Amino acid sequence: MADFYQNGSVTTLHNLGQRSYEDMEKELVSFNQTRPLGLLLPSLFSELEGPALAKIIDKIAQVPYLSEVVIGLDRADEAQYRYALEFFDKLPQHHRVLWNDGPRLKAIDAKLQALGLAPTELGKGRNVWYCMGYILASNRAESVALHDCDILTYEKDLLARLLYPVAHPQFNYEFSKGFYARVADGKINGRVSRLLVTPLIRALKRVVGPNEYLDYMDCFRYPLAGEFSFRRDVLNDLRIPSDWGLEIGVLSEMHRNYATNRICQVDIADVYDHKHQDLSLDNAEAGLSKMSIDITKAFFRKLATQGHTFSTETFRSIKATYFRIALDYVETYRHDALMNGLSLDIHNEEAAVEMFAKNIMNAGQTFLENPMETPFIPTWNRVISAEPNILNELKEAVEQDNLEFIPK
Ligand SMILES: O=C(O)[C@H](O)COP(=O)(O)O
Repeated sequence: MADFYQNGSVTTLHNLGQRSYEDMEKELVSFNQTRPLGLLLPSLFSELEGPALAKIIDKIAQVPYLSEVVIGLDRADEAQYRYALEFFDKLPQHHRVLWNDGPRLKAIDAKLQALGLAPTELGKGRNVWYCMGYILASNRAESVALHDCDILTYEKDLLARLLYPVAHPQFNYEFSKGFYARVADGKINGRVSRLLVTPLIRALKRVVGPNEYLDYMDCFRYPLAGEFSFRRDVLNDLRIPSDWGLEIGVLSEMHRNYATNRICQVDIADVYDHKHQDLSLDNAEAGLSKMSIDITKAFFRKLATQGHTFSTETFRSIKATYFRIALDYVETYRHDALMNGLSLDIHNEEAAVEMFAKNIMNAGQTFLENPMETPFIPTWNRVISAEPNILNELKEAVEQDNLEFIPK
């Protein structure tokens, strides 16, 4: 059972365990009349064959308050796109599958590429960005939730709780971030969030000094959650990073564009489990190692835009401070695990912390070598200003794909 503590400038909406899903669903059905609700699902074709997505879709098919479901499909050939259309056809709600690798969407990408306005890296950021463009184009949903397609513990109330803060007509939140405890199979997971992000934010606070942005980032109970929701107008001005800095980048953008009373976080699940990636201790280009470098760079870049200067010495101080704080947290998490009858492998935890510490220097070095490097995809506002008809073209391409390939 949760407490009702408020930690910092961002409102925390708890689950006080007093309300049935059915009751909340009824309200969401009525909200959908005034603020149409949508769902964005960034998916890899491989996830259609994984253990999570079929169950997720079965649950979403029972949801009566969604006006639109937009699925971004990555890494699919034509046969796989056809299969995906059938797979998602279980959804009774209005839905569209964006075939990102199909000739029509690739032609749009090439056109934007020529103008220097398209995402330069493949991945979730790019997929989400095109889906956001489609949501602007289709104009069917006013408030939208986004979640990953690898959630093994998916229940309908995750979606209901995720959408509620931006769906309620009397709430003024523009953006809501999900949080939960990533505990599964007797273990505490969420390695990057627990062992990199929170200790790094606290180390940065010590090294760079009092900083409103870092306090804001520190409010989030699960800053790397792939689950968030937003009002449609957020999309015009949102710059999405195309690398693993996506979640941190979106939180940073919200801080830049809105007052904190327009932002909240919400408890969306008692338990949460998903597909785990390798730590990749020996390969900085893969798994959680690459993720940790992208995230660390995202923090450095953001602080640089606030006028902070960095040198190799600063990065050394950040690394040393981080290392001490993170090791103290390993001990803290061990106690939490023991008290809850869970296991925590101290060796693995400390090996992760050592790798993250090394990657802080690595990220710092890359930043110093190329301070102007930015993984940000342009805002849709900018793209529309350069190519005023682009949203219509995107919508038309998706409709044509759908018409041509949908099973008759
Ligand atoms: O949120 C995180 O920390 C990363 O996505 C890794 O998560 P995991 O340890 O649960 O796989």
